[in-house]
Amino acid sequence: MHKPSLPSLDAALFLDFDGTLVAIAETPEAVQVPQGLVPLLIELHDLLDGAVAIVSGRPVDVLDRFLAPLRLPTAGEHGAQRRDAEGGLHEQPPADLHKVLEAANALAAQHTGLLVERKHAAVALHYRLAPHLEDLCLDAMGAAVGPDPALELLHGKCVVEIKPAGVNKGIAIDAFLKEAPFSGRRPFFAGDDTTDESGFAVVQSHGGLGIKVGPGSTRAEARVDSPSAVFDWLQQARDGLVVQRKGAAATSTLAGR
Ligand SMILES: O=P(O)(O)OC[C@H]1O[C@H](O[C@H]2O[C@H](CO)[C@@H](O)[C@H](O)[C@H]2O)[C@H](O)[C@@H](O)[C@@H]1O
Repeated sequence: MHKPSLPSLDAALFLDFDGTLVAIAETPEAVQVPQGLVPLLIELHDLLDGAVAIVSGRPVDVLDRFLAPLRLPTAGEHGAQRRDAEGGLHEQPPADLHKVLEAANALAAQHTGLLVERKHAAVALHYRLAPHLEDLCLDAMGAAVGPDPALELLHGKCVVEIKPAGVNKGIAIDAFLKEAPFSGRRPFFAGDDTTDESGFAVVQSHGGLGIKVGPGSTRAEARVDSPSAVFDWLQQARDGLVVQRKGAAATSTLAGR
């Protein structure tokens, strides 16, 4: 597997959040946004004429809070929410999560170290602080979903999530790629988890590049080691795009003479 190539001025960037832009932390609220990340994303957004989006399992409002004052086009909750480049919000009608929430809360009340994250259209049960409870969490959440066709279980990094069926990161990226300023551009998607695999498939089917962050089997064609390597790659991308912009401006000045 190779290192990722750098994007050209005709690229679109799709970026996962946890484990990609920020390092994994013990709890969802404990993540640290690296210094310099937000200004870097602002520069990339300008250089790519707005074609930079966040694609995450987190709710859109939570991502906005971590990345303030930046408000990028964003797919949240694995695509159940999507804010397009014009600021329009597309939301999946919420499924009935009562049973799932009750089961998650009951388990968290019985076992130290379990944490329930209630999102708008999903529920996540985190066991990072009690990894020995993985099977118990999977079984309990699987039983709470049962045969309900409206819900789907996702097994991420030390987390079992229940989200609406029929949404995933690949579908969200595909929707962005049908709209300005993303359409017609070569898409790159960087992500670290199994939930990012649908995104890798979609960008690669559009002639783009999937970038897996960290170890693990993947269909992505490129890999980097860590969120700090993603940060370095984004900096190199910014530097390369600045040079390309200057070259393009010089060419058009000459052509105008
Ligand atoms: O799609 P992502 O942006 O990668 O979001 C996936 C989930 O990330 C968060 O949980 C994960 O990160 C936490 C902080 O590092 C960590 O404590 C937890 O173990 C991870 O599973 C977030 O809380 C979830 O809502 C996201 O779906």
